[in-house]
Amino acid sequence: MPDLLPAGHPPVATPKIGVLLLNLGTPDATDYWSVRRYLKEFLSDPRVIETPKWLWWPILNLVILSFRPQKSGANYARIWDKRTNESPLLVITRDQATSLGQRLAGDNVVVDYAMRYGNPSTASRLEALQKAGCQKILLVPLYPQYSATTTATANDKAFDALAKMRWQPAVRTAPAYFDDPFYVETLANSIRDGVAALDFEPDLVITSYHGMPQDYLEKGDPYHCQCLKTTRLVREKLGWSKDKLMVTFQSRFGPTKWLEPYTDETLKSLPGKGIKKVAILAPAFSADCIETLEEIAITGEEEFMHAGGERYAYIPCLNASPAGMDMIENMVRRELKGWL
Ligand SMILES: C=CC1=C(C)c2cc3[nH]c(cc4nc(cc5[nH]c(cc1n2)c(C)c5CCC(=O)O)C(CCC(=O)O)=C4C)c(C)c3C=C
Ligand SMILES: [Fe+2]
Ligand SMILES: [Fe+2]
Repeated sequence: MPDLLPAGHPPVATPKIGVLLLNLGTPDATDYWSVRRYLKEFLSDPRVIETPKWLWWPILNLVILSFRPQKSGANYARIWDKRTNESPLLVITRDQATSLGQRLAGDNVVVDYAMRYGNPSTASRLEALQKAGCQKILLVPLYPQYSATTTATANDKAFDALAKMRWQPAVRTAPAYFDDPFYVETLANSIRDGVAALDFEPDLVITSYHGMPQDYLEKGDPYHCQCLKTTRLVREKLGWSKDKLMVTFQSRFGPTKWLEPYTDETLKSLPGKGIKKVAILAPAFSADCIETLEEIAITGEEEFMHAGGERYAYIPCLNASPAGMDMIENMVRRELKGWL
């Protein structure tokens, strides 16, 4: 074919299908400036912070970005992947893309990954897929529960990049998978196996979801309901009673009211109610990251034990585990129907 192209004709790649895994993003390093750059991009997103720009700009630039990068950088340093000198979120998302790529290699599918904030940027990976000949691309925001603050802004960023392309690929977006039976079963199995592997019987298992300002729920963001539904479906799958599996919300940011009950306050209050052995997991995260490894696995344990708790265990995210990848592959193959 290439020798039939007239002089000056741009090269034409064999048509392929692209799958782009999208996650939130993470700093390139733990130093003040790397974390500041990441936080500035993240917290300047109007999908994440809805405070009017004239009010938010001085708060962000003069207050938050003066102090938070140092504090967050120290927290990132506690969980940094020493093997690759990268953030766990980046390492795990890349592993997921590699594994999915191997699983779909025979189907003329190219798999890549990109971040909403920081690197690798969504625009750069979409361009790479297009250059590789992907005329059809499936965007897969790796958030089981939809939120405008995560899923929608990931897709927005991709569509911003597509808006600049002359030859735009056909694009699909994968929906949130909070009630996908395969996801529910995989999560239930991870809890059952995670608990069975402990050397204690937890009084309670906590599903701790990333929080969100309460007024986003009131304005119509379905995230809260989808979190509750995931836990209900998992509880039904496990055949557990209501008092064995609880929902909390973590990672509160700023002075406004966020979704309740708060994970940290719950952990501090449980020992006083006689619940002294807990296991905890974070189903809103497809990959372990600062919010799970530092906030829940490390600080959560410190808070619980300090309040009189006796045993505490963190059950990891599905990550790039064989079961987690079976679930992602199942979802991606379903969303590629008609293209494969
Ligand atoms: C400020 C408001 C925030 C909203 C709303 C929010 C929603 C939200 N976030 C995730 C997933 C992740 N968040 C992560 C980090 C993180 N989140 C916020 C703030 C909001 N998140 C901040 C300021 C940070 C940075 C960390 C810090 O400085 O403490 C991450 C981890 C990134 C990493 O590098 O490891 C993820 C993943 C969801 C699912 C969600 C839904 C409502
Ligand atoms: Fe967050
Ligand atoms: Fe709700």
